[in-house]
Amino acid sequence: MLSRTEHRGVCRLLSSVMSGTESHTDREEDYRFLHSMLMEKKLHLLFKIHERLKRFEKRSPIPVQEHAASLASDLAEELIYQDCRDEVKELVALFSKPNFKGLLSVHDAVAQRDFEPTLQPIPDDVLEEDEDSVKIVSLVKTKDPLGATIKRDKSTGAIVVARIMRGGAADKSAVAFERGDVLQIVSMDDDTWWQACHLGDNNTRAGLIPSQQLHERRVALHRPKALFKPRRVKRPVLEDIVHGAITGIHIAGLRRSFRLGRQSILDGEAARSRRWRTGVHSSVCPPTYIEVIPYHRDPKERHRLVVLVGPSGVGVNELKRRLLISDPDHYGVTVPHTTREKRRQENEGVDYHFVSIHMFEEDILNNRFVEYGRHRGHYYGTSLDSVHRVMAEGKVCLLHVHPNKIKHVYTSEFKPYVVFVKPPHIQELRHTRRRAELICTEEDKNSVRIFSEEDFEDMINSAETMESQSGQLFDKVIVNGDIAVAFRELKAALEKVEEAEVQWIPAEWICSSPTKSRRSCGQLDSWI
Ligand SMILES: Nc1ncnc2c1ncn2[C@@H]1O[C@H](COP(=O)(O)OP(=O)(O)OP(=O)(O)O)[C@@H](O)[C@H]1O
Repeated sequence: MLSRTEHRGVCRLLSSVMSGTESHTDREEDYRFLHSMLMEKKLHLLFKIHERLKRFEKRSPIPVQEHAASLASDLAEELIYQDCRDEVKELVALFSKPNFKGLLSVHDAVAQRDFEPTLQPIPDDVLEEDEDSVKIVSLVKTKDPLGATIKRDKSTGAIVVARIMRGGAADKSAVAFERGDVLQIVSMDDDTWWQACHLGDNNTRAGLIPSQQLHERRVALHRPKALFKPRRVKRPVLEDIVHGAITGIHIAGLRRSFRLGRQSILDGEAARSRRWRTGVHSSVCPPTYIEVIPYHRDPKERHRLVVLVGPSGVGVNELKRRLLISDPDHYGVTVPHTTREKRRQENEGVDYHFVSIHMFEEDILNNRFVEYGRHRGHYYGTSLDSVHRVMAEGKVCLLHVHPNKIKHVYTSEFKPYVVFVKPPHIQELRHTRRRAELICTEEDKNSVRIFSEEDFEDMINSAETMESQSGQLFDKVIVNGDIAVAFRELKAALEKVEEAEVQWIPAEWICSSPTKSRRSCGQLDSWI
Protein backbone atom coordinates (compact mmCIF):
# COMPACT_ATOMS: atom_id res chain seq x y z
CA MET A 1 0.00 0.00 0.00
CA LEU A 2 1.08 3.54 -0.59
CA SER A 3 1.79 5.51 2.51
CA ARG A 4 -0.55 8.40 3.17
CA THR A 5 2.15 10.94 2.20
CA GLU A 6 2.85 9.10 -1.09
CA HIS A 7 -0.84 8.90 -1.88
CA ARG A 8 -1.24 12.58 -1.22
CA GLY A 9 1.75 13.15 -3.49
CA VAL A 10 0.02 11.31 -6.36
CA CYS A 11 -3.19 13.31 -5.87
CA ARG A 12 -1.26 16.56 -5.75
CA LEU A 13 0.57 15.62 -8.93
CA LEU A 14 -2.68 14.85 -10.76
CA SER A 15 -4.29 18.08 -9.49
CA SER A 16 -1.33 20.12 -10.67
CA VAL A 17 -1.66 18.44 -14.09
CA MET A 18 -5.26 19.63 -14.06
CA SER A 19 -4.40 23.20 -13.10
CA GLY A 20 -1.66 23.21 -15.75
CA THR A 21 -4.10 22.22 -18.46
CA GLU A 22 -6.78 24.68 -17.36
CA SER A 23 -5.41 27.54 -19.40
CA HIS A 24 -5.06 25.30 -22.51
CA THR A 25 -8.62 23.94 -22.56
CA ASP A 26 -11.10 26.31 -24.09
CA ARG A 27 -14.12 24.11 -23.75
CA GLU A 28 -15.76 23.36 -20.47
CA GLU A 29 -16.59 19.76 -21.48
CA ASP A 30 -12.96 18.98 -22.33
CA TYR A 31 -11.91 20.24 -18.97
CA ARG A 32 -14.54 18.13 -17.20
CA PHE A 33 -13.54 15.06 -19.17
CA LEU A 34 -9.88 15.47 -18.23
CA HIS A 35 -10.76 16.14 -14.65
CA SER A 36 -12.91 13.01 -14.31
CA MET A 37 -10.22 10.94 -16.01
CA LEU A 38 -7.35 12.12 -13.86
CA MET A 39 -9.34 11.87 -10.66
CA GLU A 40 -10.55 8.36 -11.54
CA LYS A 41 -9.96 5.94 -8.67
CA LYS A 42 -8.66 3.23 -10.99
CA LEU A 43 -5.96 5.53 -12.29
CA HIS A 44 -4.83 6.24 -8.76
CA LEU A 45 -4.78 2.51 -8.04
CA LEU A 46 -2.65 1.95 -11.11
CA PHE A 47 -0.20 4.50 -9.79
CA LYS A 48 -0.09 2.63 -6.53
CA ILE A 49 0.59 -0.69 -8.27
CA HIS A 50 3.30 0.94 -10.29
CA GLU A 51 4.97 2.32 -7.18
CA ARG A 52 4.73 -1.03 -5.42
CA LEU A 53 6.26 -2.89 -8.37
CA LYS A 54 9.07 -0.37 -8.49
CA ARG A 55 9.89 -1.09 -4.86
CA PHE A 56 9.78 -4.85 -5.49
CA GLU A 57 12.01 -4.46 -8.49
CA LYS A 58 14.65 -2.82 -6.31
CA ARG A 59 14.50 -5.64 -3.79
CA SER A 60 14.56 -8.39 -6.50
CA PRO A 61 12.46 -10.86 -4.46
CA ILE A 62 12.89 -14.58 -5.03
CA PRO A 63 9.65 -16.65 -5.21
CA VAL A 64 9.07 -18.95 -2.23
CA GLN A 65 6.84 -21.15 -4.28
CA GLU A 66 6.61 -21.80 -8.02
CA HIS A 67 3.32 -23.75 -7.98
CA ALA A 68 1.01 -21.61 -5.87
CA ALA A 69 -2.08 -22.34 -8.04
CA SER A 70 -1.93 -26.15 -7.58
CA LEU A 71 -1.11 -25.73 -3.89
CA ALA A 72 -4.20 -23.55 -3.41
CA SER A 73 -6.44 -26.04 -5.24
CA ASP A 74 -5.05 -29.02 -3.20
CA LEU A 75 -5.55 -27.06 -0.01
CA ALA A 76 -9.13 -26.11 -0.95
CA GLU A 77 -9.98 -29.81 -1.53
CA GLU A 78 -8.58 -30.80 1.85
CA LEU A 79 -10.35 -28.00 3.70
CA ILE A 80 -13.80 -28.73 2.23
CA TYR A 81 -13.94 -32.10 4.02
CA GLN A 82 -12.13 -31.25 7.23
CA ASP A 83 -13.49 -28.05 8.69
CA CYS A 84 -16.70 -26.10 8.47
CA ARG A 85 -15.79 -22.95 10.33
CA ASP A 86 -16.78 -19.68 8.61
CA GLU A 87 -13.17 -18.52 8.12
CA VAL A 88 -12.39 -21.82 6.37
CA LYS A 89 -15.49 -21.53 4.17
CA GLU A 90 -14.47 -17.98 3.28
CA LEU A 91 -10.95 -19.14 2.39
CA VAL A 92 -12.27 -21.97 0.21
CA ALA A 93 -14.64 -19.54 -1.53
CA LEU A 94 -11.71 -17.17 -2.12
CA PHE A 95 -9.61 -19.98 -3.65
CA SER A 96 -12.40 -20.83 -6.07
CA LYS A 97 -12.80 -17.25 -7.39
CA PRO A 98 -11.61 -16.99 -11.03
CA ASN A 99 -9.74 -13.71 -10.44
CA PHE A 100 -7.85 -15.21 -7.49
CA LYS A 101 -7.01 -18.31 -9.55
CA GLY A 102 -5.84 -16.01 -12.33
CA LEU A 103 -3.65 -14.09 -9.89
CA LEU A 104 -2.00 -17.31 -8.65
CA SER A 105 -1.40 -18.60 -12.15
CA VAL A 106 0.26 -15.27 -13.12
CA HIS A 107 2.35 -15.55 -9.96
CA ASP A 108 3.49 -19.05 -11.02
CA ALA A 109 4.29 -17.92 -14.55
CA VAL A 110 6.49 -15.13 -13.16
CA ALA A 111 8.09 -17.45 -10.60
CA GLN A 112 8.89 -20.00 -13.30
CA ARG A 113 10.08 -17.24 -15.66
CA ASP A 114 7.57 -18.54 -18.14
CA PHE A 115 7.42 -15.17 -19.85
CA GLU A 116 10.74 -15.61 -21.68
CA PRO A 117 10.45 -16.35 -25.41
CA THR A 118 10.17 -19.99 -26.38
CA LEU A 119 12.53 -21.26 -29.06
CA GLN A 120 11.27 -22.77 -32.25
CA PRO A 121 12.09 -26.47 -32.66
CA ILE A 122 15.00 -27.26 -35.03
CA PRO A 123 13.50 -27.56 -38.53
CA ASP A 124 13.14 -31.08 -39.92
CA ASP A 125 15.00 -30.25 -43.11
CA VAL A 126 18.30 -29.57 -41.32
CA LEU A 127 20.73 -32.22 -42.52
CA GLU A 128 21.82 -34.66 -39.87
CA GLU A 129 25.50 -34.02 -40.47
CA ASP A 130 24.79 -30.28 -40.05
CA GLU A 131 23.53 -30.80 -36.54
CA ASP A 132 26.72 -29.71 -34.80
CA SER A 133 26.75 -26.42 -36.58
CA VAL A 134 23.17 -25.47 -35.65
CA LYS A 135 23.46 -22.89 -32.90
CA ILE A 136 20.37 -21.96 -30.92
CA VAL A 137 20.67 -18.32 -30.00
CA SER A 138 18.35 -16.79 -27.48
CA LEU A 139 18.34 -12.99 -27.40
CA VAL A 140 16.73 -11.58 -24.29
CA LYS A 141 16.14 -7.89 -24.50
CA THR A 142 17.25 -5.96 -21.45
CA LYS A 143 17.08 -2.23 -20.74
CA ASP A 144 20.15 -1.65 -22.93
CA PRO A 145 19.48 -2.06 -26.62
CA LEU A 146 21.47 -4.91 -28.19
CA GLY A 147 22.63 -2.58 -30.94
CA ALA A 148 22.25 -5.15 -33.71
CA THR A 149 19.64 -5.63 -36.40
CA ILE A 150 18.92 -9.07 -37.75
CA LYS A 151 17.03 -9.82 -40.93
CA ARG A 152 15.90 -12.82 -42.91
CA ASP A 153 17.45 -13.30 -46.31
CA LYS A 154 14.45 -13.74 -48.63
CA SER A 155 16.18 -16.07 -51.06
CA THR A 156 18.00 -18.41 -48.66
CA GLY A 157 15.86 -18.02 -45.55
CA ALA A 158 19.01 -17.50 -43.50
CA ILE A 159 18.88 -15.15 -40.52
CA VAL A 160 21.76 -12.73 -40.81
CA VAL A 161 23.06 -9.81 -38.78
CA ALA A 162 22.19 -6.86 -41.02
CA ARG A 163 24.01 -4.19 -39.03
CA ILE A 164 25.79 -3.62 -35.75
CA MET A 165 25.47 -0.17 -34.18
CA ARG A 166 28.72 1.42 -33.13
CA GLY A 167 29.11 1.53 -29.37
CA GLY A 168 26.10 -0.75 -28.75
CA ALA A 169 26.18 -3.88 -26.60
CA ALA A 170 26.85 -6.12 -29.62
CA ASP A 171 29.66 -3.89 -30.82
CA LYS A 172 31.25 -3.75 -27.37
CA SER A 173 31.13 -7.52 -27.01
CA ALA A 174 33.46 -7.75 -30.04
CA VAL A 175 31.12 -9.85 -32.17
CA ALA A 176 32.79 -9.17 -35.50
CA PHE A 177 36.42 -9.66 -36.49
CA GLU A 178 37.48 -7.84 -39.58
CA ARG A 179 39.32 -8.80 -42.72
CA GLY A 180 43.05 -8.57 -42.12
CA ASP A 181 42.86 -8.95 -38.35
CA VAL A 182 45.59 -11.19 -36.95
CA LEU A 183 44.00 -13.50 -34.40
CA GLN A 184 45.37 -15.85 -31.83
CA ILE A 185 43.41 -19.03 -31.29
CA VAL A 186 42.95 -19.39 -27.54
CA SER A 187 40.78 -22.49 -27.38
CA MET A 188 40.25 -25.42 -29.72
CA ASP A 189 38.22 -27.45 -27.20
CA ASP A 190 35.08 -27.39 -29.31
CA ASP A 191 35.25 -29.45 -32.50
CA THR A 192 33.30 -26.96 -34.56
CA TRP A 193 33.88 -23.51 -33.09
CA TRP A 194 37.25 -22.29 -31.85
CA GLN A 195 37.80 -19.23 -29.69
CA ALA A 196 40.10 -16.48 -30.85
CA CYS A 197 41.32 -13.05 -29.70
CA HIS A 198 43.12 -10.27 -31.50
CA LEU A 199 46.81 -11.02 -31.33
CA GLY A 200 48.40 -9.54 -28.18
CA ASP A 201 45.03 -8.51 -26.75
CA ASN A 202 44.26 -11.02 -24.06
CA ASN A 203 42.01 -8.73 -22.04
CA THR A 204 39.01 -8.59 -24.34
CA ARG A 205 36.50 -11.39 -24.56
CA ALA A 206 37.26 -14.09 -27.13
CA GLY A 207 35.15 -14.45 -30.27
CA LEU A 208 34.21 -17.58 -32.18
CA ILE A 209 35.70 -18.70 -35.46
CA PRO A 210 34.81 -21.88 -37.37
CA SER A 211 37.20 -24.76 -36.79
CA GLN A 212 39.18 -26.42 -39.53
CA GLN A 213 36.80 -29.36 -39.33
CA LEU A 214 33.74 -27.16 -39.80
CA HIS A 215 35.32 -25.45 -42.77
CA GLU A 216 36.14 -28.80 -44.37
CA ARG A 217 32.53 -29.87 -43.89
CA ARG A 218 31.30 -26.64 -45.47
CA VAL A 219 33.54 -27.20 -48.47
CA ALA A 220 32.22 -30.74 -48.84
CA LEU A 221 28.61 -29.53 -48.75
CA HIS A 222 29.22 -26.58 -51.03
CA ARG A 223 27.29 -26.79 -54.30
CA PRO A 224 28.40 -24.84 -57.36
CA LYS A 225 26.33 -21.74 -57.99
CA ALA A 226 25.74 -21.99 -61.75
CA LEU A 227 23.03 -19.38 -61.62
CA PHE A 228 24.94 -16.32 -62.75
CA LYS A 229 24.99 -16.01 -66.52
CA PRO A 230 26.33 -13.25 -68.70
CA ARG A 231 23.67 -11.09 -70.26
CA ARG A 232 24.99 -10.73 -73.76
CA VAL A 233 27.44 -13.48 -74.73
CA LYS A 234 27.07 -14.03 -78.47
CA ARG A 235 29.95 -16.35 -79.30
CA PRO A 236 32.26 -18.71 -77.51
CA VAL A 237 35.69 -17.36 -76.62
CA LEU A 238 39.03 -19.01 -76.12
CA GLU A 239 40.35 -19.60 -72.65
CA ASP A 240 42.65 -16.80 -71.53
CA ILE A 241 41.95 -14.27 -74.24
CA VAL A 242 43.65 -11.09 -73.22
CA HIS A 243 41.15 -8.28 -72.94
CA GLY A 244 43.67 -5.51 -73.21
CA ALA A 245 44.43 -3.15 -76.04
CA ILE A 246 48.10 -3.60 -76.76
CA THR A 247 49.51 -0.22 -77.55
CA GLY A 248 53.00 -0.10 -76.07
CA ILE A 249 52.66 3.44 -74.81
CA HIS A 250 55.64 5.00 -73.01
CA ILE A 251 55.00 6.87 -69.81
CA ALA A 252 57.90 8.96 -68.58
CA GLY A 253 60.25 6.39 -70.04
CA LEU A 254 58.49 3.49 -68.33
CA ARG A 255 56.44 0.97 -70.24
CA ARG A 256 52.99 -0.13 -69.28
CA SER A 257 52.33 -3.84 -69.02
CA PHE A 258 50.15 -5.47 -71.68
CA ARG A 259 47.04 -5.32 -69.50
CA LEU A 260 45.88 -1.96 -70.77
CA GLY A 261 42.46 -0.53 -71.53
CA ARG A 262 39.82 -2.62 -73.25
CA GLN A 263 38.93 -1.31 -76.71
CA SER A 264 37.18 -3.80 -78.92
CA ILE A 265 33.73 -5.35 -78.59
CA LEU A 266 35.26 -8.80 -78.63
CA ASP A 267 37.42 -7.83 -75.69
CA GLY A 268 34.41 -6.69 -73.72
CA GLU A 269 32.63 -9.95 -74.32
CA ALA A 270 35.74 -11.90 -73.49
CA ALA A 271 35.85 -10.20 -70.14
CA ARG A 272 32.24 -11.05 -69.42
CA SER A 273 32.57 -14.66 -70.54
CA ARG A 274 35.65 -15.14 -68.47
CA ARG A 275 33.79 -13.95 -65.42
CA TRP A 276 31.00 -16.39 -66.08
CA ARG A 277 33.44 -19.25 -66.52
CA THR A 278 35.12 -18.58 -63.25
CA GLY A 279 31.70 -18.26 -61.63
CA VAL A 280 30.87 -21.80 -62.65
CA HIS A 281 34.19 -23.59 -62.42
CA SER A 282 35.94 -22.00 -59.50
CA SER A 283 33.10 -22.23 -57.03
CA VAL A 284 35.33 -23.51 -54.25
CA CYS A 285 34.31 -22.37 -50.80
CA PRO A 286 37.03 -19.83 -49.86
CA PRO A 287 38.52 -20.24 -46.41
CA THR A 288 37.28 -17.94 -43.68
CA TYR A 289 40.80 -17.40 -42.45
CA ILE A 290 44.28 -18.63 -43.21
CA GLU A 291 47.13 -19.55 -40.93
CA VAL A 292 49.89 -16.98 -40.83
CA ILE A 293 53.36 -16.84 -39.37
CA PRO A 294 55.59 -13.84 -38.62
CA TYR A 295 58.14 -12.91 -41.26
CA HIS A 296 61.10 -10.61 -40.58
CA ARG A 297 62.47 -9.30 -43.84
CA ASP A 298 66.22 -8.97 -44.02
CA PRO A 299 67.01 -5.58 -45.69
CA LYS A 300 69.29 -7.47 -48.07
CA GLU A 301 66.42 -9.64 -49.21
CA ARG A 302 64.38 -8.84 -52.32
CA HIS A 303 61.19 -6.83 -51.94
CA ARG A 304 57.90 -8.63 -51.85
CA LEU A 305 56.09 -8.76 -55.17
CA VAL A 306 53.14 -6.34 -55.33
CA VAL A 307 50.19 -7.86 -57.17
CA LEU A 308 47.45 -5.46 -58.24
CA VAL A 309 44.06 -6.88 -59.18
CA GLY A 310 40.71 -5.36 -59.98
CA PRO A 311 37.87 -5.41 -62.50
CA SER A 312 38.59 -4.05 -65.95
CA GLY A 313 38.53 -0.25 -66.03
CA VAL A 314 38.63 0.27 -62.28
CA GLY A 315 41.96 2.11 -62.49
CA VAL A 316 44.69 -0.45 -61.73
CA ASN A 317 46.88 0.88 -64.56
CA GLU A 318 46.27 4.45 -63.53
CA LEU A 319 47.43 3.68 -59.98
CA LYS A 320 50.40 1.70 -61.25
CA ARG A 321 51.37 4.54 -63.56
CA ARG A 322 51.27 7.03 -60.67
CA LEU A 323 53.43 4.76 -58.52
CA LEU A 324 56.02 4.46 -61.27
CA ILE A 325 56.13 8.21 -61.81
CA SER A 326 56.35 8.87 -58.08
CA ASP A 327 59.57 6.84 -57.71
CA PRO A 328 60.90 5.27 -60.92
CA ASP A 329 64.03 3.93 -59.18
CA HIS A 330 62.01 2.12 -56.58
CA TYR A 331 59.09 0.64 -58.53
CA GLY A 332 59.31 -1.42 -61.69
CA VAL A 333 57.05 -3.28 -64.12
CA THR A 334 57.58 -6.39 -66.21
CA VAL A 335 58.27 -6.39 -69.93
CA PRO A 336 55.72 -8.62 -71.67
CA HIS A 337 56.39 -11.24 -74.36
CA THR A 338 54.62 -11.14 -77.71
CA THR A 339 54.60 -13.01 -80.99
CA ARG A 340 53.56 -10.00 -83.07
CA GLU A 341 55.91 -8.10 -85.37
CA LYS A 342 58.08 -5.40 -83.81
CA ARG A 343 56.99 -1.89 -84.81
CA ARG A 344 59.45 0.76 -85.94
CA GLN A 345 59.49 2.78 -82.76
CA GLU A 346 59.67 -0.26 -80.47
CA ASN A 347 62.76 -1.75 -78.82
CA GLU A 348 63.39 -5.37 -77.97
CA GLY A 349 63.46 -5.95 -74.20
CA VAL A 350 62.06 -2.46 -73.52
CA ASP A 351 58.59 -2.50 -75.06
CA TYR A 352 58.29 -6.26 -75.49
CA HIS A 353 60.31 -9.42 -75.78
CA PHE A 354 59.53 -10.34 -79.38
CA VAL A 355 59.54 -14.13 -79.72
CA SER A 356 58.39 -16.75 -82.23
CA ILE A 357 55.09 -18.63 -81.84
CA HIS A 358 57.08 -21.82 -81.36
CA MET A 359 59.06 -20.32 -78.45
CA PHE A 360 55.98 -18.83 -76.90
CA GLU A 361 54.09 -22.14 -77.01
CA GLU A 362 57.07 -23.96 -75.56
CA ASP A 363 57.10 -21.51 -72.66
CA ILE A 364 53.38 -22.09 -72.15
CA LEU A 365 54.02 -25.84 -71.92
CA ASN A 366 56.83 -25.25 -69.44
CA ASN A 367 54.57 -23.07 -67.23
CA ARG A 368 56.80 -20.06 -67.68
CA PHE A 369 53.92 -17.56 -67.81
CA VAL A 370 52.05 -15.97 -64.95
CA GLU A 371 49.38 -14.94 -67.44
CA TYR A 372 49.10 -15.15 -71.21
CA GLY A 373 46.48 -14.84 -73.91
CA ARG A 374 45.75 -14.08 -77.55
CA HIS A 375 44.66 -10.86 -79.12
CA ARG A 376 44.04 -10.46 -82.86
CA GLY A 377 45.88 -13.70 -83.56
CA HIS A 378 49.01 -12.86 -81.55
CA TYR A 379 50.15 -14.19 -78.22
CA TYR A 380 50.92 -11.84 -75.34
CA GLY A 381 52.10 -12.86 -71.89
CA THR A 382 53.92 -12.00 -68.68
CA SER A 383 56.63 -14.50 -67.84
CA LEU A 384 57.84 -15.49 -64.40
CA ASP A 385 61.35 -14.59 -65.57
CA SER A 386 60.32 -11.03 -66.29
CA VAL A 387 59.07 -10.75 -62.68
CA HIS A 388 62.38 -12.16 -61.43
CA ARG A 389 64.30 -9.62 -63.49
CA VAL A 390 62.53 -6.61 -61.93
CA MET A 391 62.95 -8.03 -58.43
CA ALA A 392 66.62 -8.79 -59.02
CA GLU A 393 67.18 -5.09 -59.81
CA GLY A 394 66.17 -4.41 -56.20
CA LYS A 395 62.87 -2.82 -57.26
CA VAL A 396 59.35 -3.40 -56.04
CA CYS A 397 57.76 -5.24 -58.97
CA LEU A 398 54.18 -4.15 -59.70
CA LEU A 399 52.26 -6.95 -61.37
CA HIS A 400 48.74 -6.50 -62.74
CA VAL A 401 46.97 -9.85 -63.25
CA HIS A 402 43.54 -11.42 -63.13
CA PRO A 403 42.84 -12.74 -59.58
CA ASN A 404 42.73 -16.34 -60.74
CA LYS A 405 46.39 -16.01 -61.83
CA ILE A 406 47.60 -15.02 -58.35
CA LYS A 407 48.16 -18.72 -57.60
CA HIS A 408 51.15 -18.76 -60.01
CA VAL A 409 53.07 -16.36 -57.79
CA TYR A 410 51.55 -17.28 -54.42
CA THR A 411 54.82 -18.75 -53.16
CA SER A 412 57.52 -18.12 -50.63
CA GLU A 413 59.81 -17.01 -53.48
CA PHE A 414 57.61 -14.01 -54.42
CA LYS A 415 55.79 -13.47 -51.09
CA PRO A 416 53.13 -11.44 -52.93
CA TYR A 417 51.36 -8.55 -51.27
CA VAL A 418 48.00 -8.52 -53.03
CA VAL A 419 46.07 -5.27 -53.45
CA PHE A 420 42.51 -5.38 -54.70
CA VAL A 421 41.36 -2.17 -56.38
CA LYS A 422 37.64 -1.89 -55.92
CA PRO A 423 35.14 0.45 -57.59
CA PRO A 424 33.28 2.87 -55.34
CA HIS A 425 29.50 3.11 -55.16
CA ILE A 426 27.87 3.64 -58.58
CA GLN A 427 27.07 7.33 -57.96
CA GLU A 428 30.70 8.04 -57.17
CA LEU A 429 31.80 6.02 -60.21
CA ARG A 430 29.57 8.14 -62.48
CA HIS A 431 30.79 11.32 -60.88
CA THR A 432 34.55 10.56 -60.90
CA ARG A 433 34.82 8.77 -64.25
CA ARG A 434 33.16 11.64 -66.03
CA ARG A 435 36.32 13.49 -65.13
CA ALA A 436 38.61 10.71 -66.48
CA GLU A 437 39.74 12.92 -69.31
CA LEU A 438 40.94 15.60 -66.93
CA ILE A 439 43.27 13.38 -64.96
CA CYS A 440 45.08 11.66 -67.86
CA THR A 441 48.27 12.91 -69.49
CA GLU A 442 48.33 14.75 -72.87
CA GLU A 443 49.83 11.60 -74.43
CA ASP A 444 46.83 9.57 -73.31
CA LYS A 445 44.07 11.96 -74.35
CA ASN A 446 43.06 9.85 -77.36
CA SER A 447 42.94 6.58 -75.48
CA VAL A 448 40.90 7.91 -72.58
CA ARG A 449 38.19 5.47 -71.69
CA ILE A 450 34.56 6.53 -71.98
CA PHE A 451 32.39 4.51 -69.63
CA SER A 452 28.77 3.60 -70.25
CA GLU A 453 26.24 2.82 -67.53
CA GLU A 454 26.64 -0.85 -68.48
CA ASP A 455 30.42 -0.64 -67.97
CA PHE A 456 29.85 0.63 -64.44
CA GLU A 457 27.45 -2.21 -63.67
CA ASP A 458 29.88 -4.75 -65.15
CA MET A 459 32.70 -3.28 -63.09
CA ILE A 460 30.73 -3.53 -59.85
CA ASN A 461 29.46 -7.08 -60.59
CA SER A 462 32.90 -8.23 -61.60
CA ALA A 463 34.42 -6.75 -58.40
CA GLU A 464 31.85 -8.63 -56.31
CA THR A 465 32.66 -11.91 -58.06
CA MET A 466 36.39 -11.36 -57.62
CA GLU A 467 35.99 -10.56 -53.95
CA SER A 468 33.78 -13.55 -53.24
CA GLN A 469 36.06 -15.98 -55.10
CA SER A 470 39.52 -14.67 -54.28
CA GLY A 471 38.95 -12.29 -51.35
CA GLN A 472 40.92 -14.54 -49.03
CA LEU A 473 44.07 -13.69 -51.01
CA PHE A 474 43.73 -9.92 -50.76
CA ASP A 475 45.99 -8.19 -48.23
CA LYS A 476 44.62 -4.74 -48.91
CA VAL A 477 41.44 -3.42 -50.50
CA ILE A 478 41.57 0.08 -51.98
CA VAL A 479 38.39 1.76 -53.13
CA ASN A 480 39.23 3.88 -56.17
CA GLY A 481 36.79 6.75 -55.95
CA ASP A 482 38.91 9.86 -55.86
CA ILE A 483 42.13 8.89 -57.65
CA ALA A 484 44.35 11.11 -55.48
CA VAL A 485 43.00 9.57 -52.26
CA ALA A 486 43.27 6.02 -53.63
CA PHE A 487 46.85 6.63 -54.74
CA ARG A 488 47.88 8.05 -51.36
CA GLU A 489 46.32 5.07 -49.60
CA LEU A 490 48.08 2.61 -51.91
CA LYS A 491 51.46 4.28 -51.54
CA ALA A 492 51.13 4.43 -47.74
CA ALA A 493 50.14 0.73 -47.60
CA LEU A 494 53.14 -0.30 -49.71
CA GLU A 495 55.51 1.79 -47.61
CA LYS A 496 54.11 0.26 -44.45
CA VAL A 497 54.73 -3.25 -45.77
CA GLU A 498 58.32 -2.36 -46.60
CA GLU A 499 58.99 -0.74 -43.25
CA ALA A 500 57.14 -3.15 -40.95
CA GLU A 501 59.45 -5.14 -38.70
CA VAL A 502 57.11 -8.10 -38.65
CA GLN A 503 54.81 -9.09 -41.47
CA TRP A 504 52.30 -11.90 -41.28
CA ILE A 505 52.55 -14.25 -44.21
CA PRO A 506 50.66 -17.49 -44.97
CA ALA A 507 52.17 -20.40 -43.07
CA GLU A 508 51.89 -22.56 -46.20
CA TRP A 509 54.65 -20.47 -47.85
CA ILE A 510 57.13 -21.65 -45.25
CA CYS A 511 55.83 -24.88 -43.67
CA SER A 512 54.93 -27.91 -45.74
CA SER A 513 52.18 -28.88 -43.30
CA PRO A 514 51.23 -25.69 -41.46
CA THR A 515 48.24 -27.06 -39.56
CA LYS A 516 50.34 -29.73 -37.96
CA SER A 517 53.32 -27.57 -37.23
CA ARG A 518 51.60 -24.50 -35.88
CA ARG A 519 48.07 -23.57 -35.11
CA SER A 520 48.28 -20.35 -33.27
CA CYS A 521 47.37 -17.53 -35.57
CA GLY A 522 44.89 -16.81 -38.29
CA GLN A 523 44.49 -13.92 -40.63
CA LEU A 524 40.83 -13.34 -40.94
CA ASP A 525 39.32 -12.81 -44.33
CA SER A 526 35.62 -12.37 -43.80
CA TRP A 527 33.76 -13.70 -40.90
CA ILE A 528 30.58 -12.55 -39.19
N1 LIG B 1 39.61 7.38 -59.67
C1 LIG B 1 39.46 7.69 -60.96
N2 LIG B 1 38.75 8.77 -61.31
C2 LIG B 1 38.58 9.09 -62.62
N3 LIG B 1 39.08 8.37 -63.64
C3 LIG B 1 39.80 7.28 -63.34
C4 LIG B 1 40.03 6.89 -62.00
N4 LIG B 1 40.78 5.75 -62.02
C5 LIG B 1 41.00 5.47 -63.31
N5 LIG B 1 40.43 6.39 -64.12
C6 LIG B 1 40.40 6.40 -65.57
O1 LIG B 1 39.66 5.27 -65.98
C7 LIG B 1 40.22 4.74 -67.18
C8 LIG B 1 40.54 3.27 -66.98
O2 LIG B 1 41.59 3.16 -66.00
P1 LIG B 1 42.73 2.08 -66.14
O3 LIG B 1 43.21 1.95 -67.53
O4 LIG B 1 43.73 2.34 -65.10
O5 LIG B 1 41.85 0.80 -65.79
P2 LIG B 1 42.34 -0.69 -65.55
O6 LIG B 1 41.77 -1.11 -64.26
O7 LIG B 1 43.79 -0.81 -65.66
O8 LIG B 1 41.57 -1.44 -66.71
P3 LIG B 1 42.07 -2.69 -67.63
O9 LIG B 1 42.38 -3.80 -66.68
O10 LIG B 1 40.90 -2.94 -68.50
O11 LIG B 1 43.28 -2.23 -68.36
C9 LIG B 1 41.44 5.58 -67.51
O12 LIG B 1 41.06 6.54 -68.47
C10 LIG B 1 41.80 6.23 -66.18
O13 LIG B 1 42.45 7.45 -66.35
